[in-house]
Amino acid sequence: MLSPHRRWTRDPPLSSVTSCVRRGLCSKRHSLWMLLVLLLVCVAFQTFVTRSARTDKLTGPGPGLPDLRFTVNKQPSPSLQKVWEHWQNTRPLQTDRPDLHHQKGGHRKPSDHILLTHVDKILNPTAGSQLEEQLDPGPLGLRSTRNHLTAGPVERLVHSPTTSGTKISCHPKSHIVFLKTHKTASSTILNVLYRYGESRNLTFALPVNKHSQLFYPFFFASHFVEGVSSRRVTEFNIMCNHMRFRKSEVVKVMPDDTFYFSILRHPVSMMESIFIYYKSIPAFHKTRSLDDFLDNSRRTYNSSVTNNHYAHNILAFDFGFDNNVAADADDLEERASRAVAAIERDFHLVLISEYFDESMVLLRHALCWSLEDMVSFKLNSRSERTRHQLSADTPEKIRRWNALDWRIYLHFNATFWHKVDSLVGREQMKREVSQLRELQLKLANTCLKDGGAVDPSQIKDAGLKPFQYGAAVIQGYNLNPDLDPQTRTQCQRLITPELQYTERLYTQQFPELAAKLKHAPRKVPPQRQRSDRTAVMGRVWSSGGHHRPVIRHRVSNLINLKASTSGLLAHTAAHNKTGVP
Ligand SMILES: Nc1ncnc2c1ncn2[C@@H]1O[C@H](COP(=O)(O)OS(=O)(=O)O)[C@@H](OP(=O)(O)O)[C@H]1O
Repeated sequence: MLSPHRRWTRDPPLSSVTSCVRRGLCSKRHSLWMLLVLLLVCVAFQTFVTRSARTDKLTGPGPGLPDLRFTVNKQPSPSLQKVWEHWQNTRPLQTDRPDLHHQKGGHRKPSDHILLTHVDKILNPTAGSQLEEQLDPGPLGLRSTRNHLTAGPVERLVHSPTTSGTKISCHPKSHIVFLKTHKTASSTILNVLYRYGESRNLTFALPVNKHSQLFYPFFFASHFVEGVSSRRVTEFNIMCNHMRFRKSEVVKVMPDDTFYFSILRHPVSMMESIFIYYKSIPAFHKTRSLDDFLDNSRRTYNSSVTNNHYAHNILAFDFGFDNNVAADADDLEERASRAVAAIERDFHLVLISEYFDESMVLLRHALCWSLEDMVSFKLNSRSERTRHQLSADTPEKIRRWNALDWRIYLHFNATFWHKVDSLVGREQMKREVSQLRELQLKLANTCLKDGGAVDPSQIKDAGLKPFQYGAAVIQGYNLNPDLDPQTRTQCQRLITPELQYTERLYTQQFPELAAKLKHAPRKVPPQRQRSDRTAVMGRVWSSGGHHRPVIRHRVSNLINLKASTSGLLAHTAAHNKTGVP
C-alpha cells in the first residue's frame, strides 16, 4: 500500500494544491522567495534573447519575401574538432618526407599533427604555445576545441612582435575589403581570405546570383552584393571579389571600421601575363606578339571597345581611375599624383606581388592575424610553356604604354618598404618570411601529391581544375591520396580555385537562393548575349586551344562564372549609370 505522501505525489488532490498555494501566498517569506525566482527567470530569459540577437547577423525576411536565412553552421564542425583532437595526440614527431606518404604500416605518413607541432615550434620556441593563447584555427584553418571557441567573428587577443622586439596585443580584424586586381597574385590572397573567413563563419560580400565577380568591369554598386537589396544580411565581414573600385558604394555595404587593402604587380611582368591570358580581347587578338601590340598601340588601340581596358593601365582601371592616358600627356604627372593620393586615402595597405611573402607578413601585422593564417599555395600560375621571354627593349615599351600604372607602382613599391620598417622591422620580416616558407613547405609535403603545381591535364579531380582562359595554361594541384578525410578537406581548401570556392561559399551563405539558381533558366534575350562582353568571352572560350579538352567538364558553368555573364550585364546595365568608360 502507498503511503499518504506518495499517493499525494502521484495524484495531488486539487484542494491540497490550492491550500498549499494559499499557504505560500499568505506567508511573507514564501512570497519573497517566489518573487526572487520570478526575477531570476526574467533575467535568464532576457540574457538569452539579447545573446541570440547579437549573434544573429541576419534580419528576418522582408514582408512578402521567402525566408532565405543564412544557414551556415555556427558551431565548429565535429569533424574539425576531431582533427584538432587528432593533432593533440602525442604521437612521436616523424619525418615529413613526401616519399613516406605512401608507406603502409611501418612509418606512419606525416600527418597534420606534425604540422601543428612544427608550427608551435617555429612560432613559439618557448614553453606554453602562443598559439593556444591566440585561439587560432591552425595552419589548415582548423578551430581549436581546447579553447571552446564560439563561432562567428573571433574576438581574440594576438600577441604580435613589434619592430622593437617587444610584443603588443591586438584584436584581429574581421572587417576587410580586398580590391582584387588582375594578374597580381590576387587569387592566392582571395584563398587566404576565404579560408580565414570560412573557418570562422564570417560573412562574405559575395556577388549576387552566384556570379564570381562584382560585376567587373562596371563600377561597383552596393546592390551587386547578395543580401544587400533584400536586406537579409545586415553585417558583412569580407569583400574580396573582382570589382572596379568605387569607395562611395563600398562604404554602403561594409562597416565603418573596415580595413582596405589591395595588391600591385610590376607593370612589365603583369603586362606579359595579361597579354597571354587575355590574348583574345580585341586589342590583342590580331597581334602577333606583345611587341607587335606595343609598337602599334598608339595607332591601333581603341579604348572604347569592350574588354580593351585589360590592355592599358589595368591597375588604374581597377582602382576606379580613367586608364586612358598617354606617356607624353601633359597631365600625366598630375593624374598619377591624384591617383596615388586617392589610393593612399582609401586604402590602409597596398601590397606588392613581387614581395609576396613579405606582403603576407606585413598584412598579418596589419590585420593582427597569425602567421598560420597567411599560408597559401600559389594559385592561378601559368605553365612555363605559356610564358614568354621579353626582348631587351620590351620592358621600357611597357612602362611607357602603362605610364600611369608605372607611376602608381613606383610609389607603392617605396611605401611598402616604409610600412615594413614601421610595422615589422627588417630583421623580424626576414624571420617571419622564412617561418612562413617553412610552414608552406611542410604543408606542400603533407597536402600535395606532386609537391607542387601541375598542368591542368594532370589534375585528377575535375572539381579542382582552375579556369582556363586565352592562351594561358593555368596550373593547379593534386592532393596526396593518403590523407585522412579531415586533413583532406583542409588541404583541399588551400588548392580550391577561385570560381569553385566562391560558388561553395555562396551556397553555404545562401542555400535556398543557390538551389533556386541551380534550376532557374537564364533570363537574358539571345540577341543581347551576342552583343555583350559575355558573348565575347564565351566565344573566346569556345574557339578552341590546345588545353581546351582539359576543362570541358564545366565549360558552361565557368563561362557564366568567370567571364562576366549575360545576366551580369543585363543586371548591371539597368543599375549602373557609370558603365564602361
Ligand atoms: N604567391 C604568389 N607569388 C607570386 N606570384 C603569384 C603568387 N600566386 C599567384 N601568383 C601569380 O599571379 C598571377 C595570377 O594573378 P591573379 O590570381 O591575380 O589573376 S586573376 O586576375 O585572378 O586571373 C599569375 O602570374 P602569371 O603566372 O605570370 O600569369 C601567378 O603566377
